[in-house]
Amino acid sequence: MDIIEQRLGVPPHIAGPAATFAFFAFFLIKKMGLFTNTNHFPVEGKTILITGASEGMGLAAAILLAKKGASLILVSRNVGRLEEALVKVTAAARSPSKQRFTYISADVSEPNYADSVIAQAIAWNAGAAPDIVWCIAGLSSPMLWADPTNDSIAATRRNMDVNFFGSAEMSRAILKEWLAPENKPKDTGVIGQKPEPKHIVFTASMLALFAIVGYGPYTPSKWALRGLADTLNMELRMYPDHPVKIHVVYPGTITSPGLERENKTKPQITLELEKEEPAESPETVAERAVKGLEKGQYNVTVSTLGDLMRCGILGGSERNNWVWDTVVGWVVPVIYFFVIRIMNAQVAGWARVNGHPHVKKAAA
Ligand SMILES: NC(=O)C1=CN([C@@H]2O[C@H](COP(=O)(O)OP(=O)(O)OC[C@H]3O[C@@H](n4cnc5c(N)ncnc54)[C@H](OP(=O)(O)O)[C@@H]3O)[C@@H](O)[C@H]2O)C=CC1
Ligand SMILES: CCCCCCCCCCCCCCCC(=O)[C@@H](N)CO
Repeated sequence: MDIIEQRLGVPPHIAGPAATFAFFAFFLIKKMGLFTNTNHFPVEGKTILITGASEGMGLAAAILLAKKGASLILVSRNVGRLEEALVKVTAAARSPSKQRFTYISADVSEPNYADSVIAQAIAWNAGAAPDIVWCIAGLSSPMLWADPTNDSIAATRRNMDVNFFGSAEMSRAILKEWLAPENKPKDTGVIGQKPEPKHIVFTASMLALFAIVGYGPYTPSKWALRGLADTLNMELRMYPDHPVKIHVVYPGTITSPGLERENKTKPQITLELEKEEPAESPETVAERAVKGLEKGQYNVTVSTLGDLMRCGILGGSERNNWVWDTVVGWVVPVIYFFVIRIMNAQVAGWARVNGHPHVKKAAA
């Protein structure tokens, strides 16, 4: 430190902490990807299977990935809509001669659906499993949990079957393929260089980071995905020769056909609370999600509010960036001190004005 003092006239008690700070600031900026922009999610020449790919965010993601040069397998139930989606996705191809597109009709809520989808995908793909699987199929049935006119338990089971089990079964089916000893990826030929990882992407919701009234049947299915993802993220360390990366995307409100359906039953207070987060188009959400994946993020958010929420719940979950996530994670409780009070007051205020939620008001 003497030399610093001589040259710059800075006393050691300042130079020491300043140097430490400069080191961490550099580390932070470097880790934030300002100096490097390695693409951690290259898709050109890869085969990607997407569930829920016929509408909304799934279709937008499929079109975007086709533009980036991927071959695609679209999965959902309705064949008519899949046909239409296939035309749009095929038209978006970057190099039509090198990319291939198909669809598989399947209901992700059916027990054991995924093994047969993966078998069909492999048969179509000349014996090779898809390189990336992105589970986007989902639904939401907003309602007040305790309103006796709602069957919230039946709705919760349905949401779990589609949103959680639909993704959980798919992840197990593809991992059985990828992790089988005989499917060990070939060496790259470069010493010390690992083969490119496969990717499983789950699609949760900002509600898996911050729950609000009215989404009782839905939110738990998305929290469950987080729990599964964190578990798999640790389990995959047992297969160093079969690299696989797990990711979870947390969209806010998406202006999709699904949103139109769910808004028909959405409690008024829920509509009011969720206005805090502006709705985005499926294309914008898909684009921001892919950007996060390209940066190598584990928990991928698509808005500033979403990212604050992510840093607010990390617990034992993987960090996108230790320095950033930790520092923001210290700040979020201060924001929550106010936000939670305000939101709870808003809900109580709604009831003061509108009366008991189960008592239907007489038409004016
Ligand atoms: N819209 C929103 O505001 C938000 C949505 N999300 C989540 O993002 C994802 C995409 O949402 P969004 O764009 O609104 O989706 P949409 O509801 O607009 O589209 C859903 C897609 O999934 C398919 N799908 C639905 N159920 C099944 C099933 N049982 N088996 C197979 N495929 C199925 C649909 O096709 P088909 O009906 O033919 O099967 C369609 O392709 C979902 O997981 C959703 O929970 C997260 C945050 C906000
Ligand atoms: C720092 C913290 C500030 C907290 C502010 C809270 C605002 C709450 C916004 C909730 C937005 C919910 C979007 C997802 C909706 C969804 O998943 C469904 N539409 C399913 O289809």
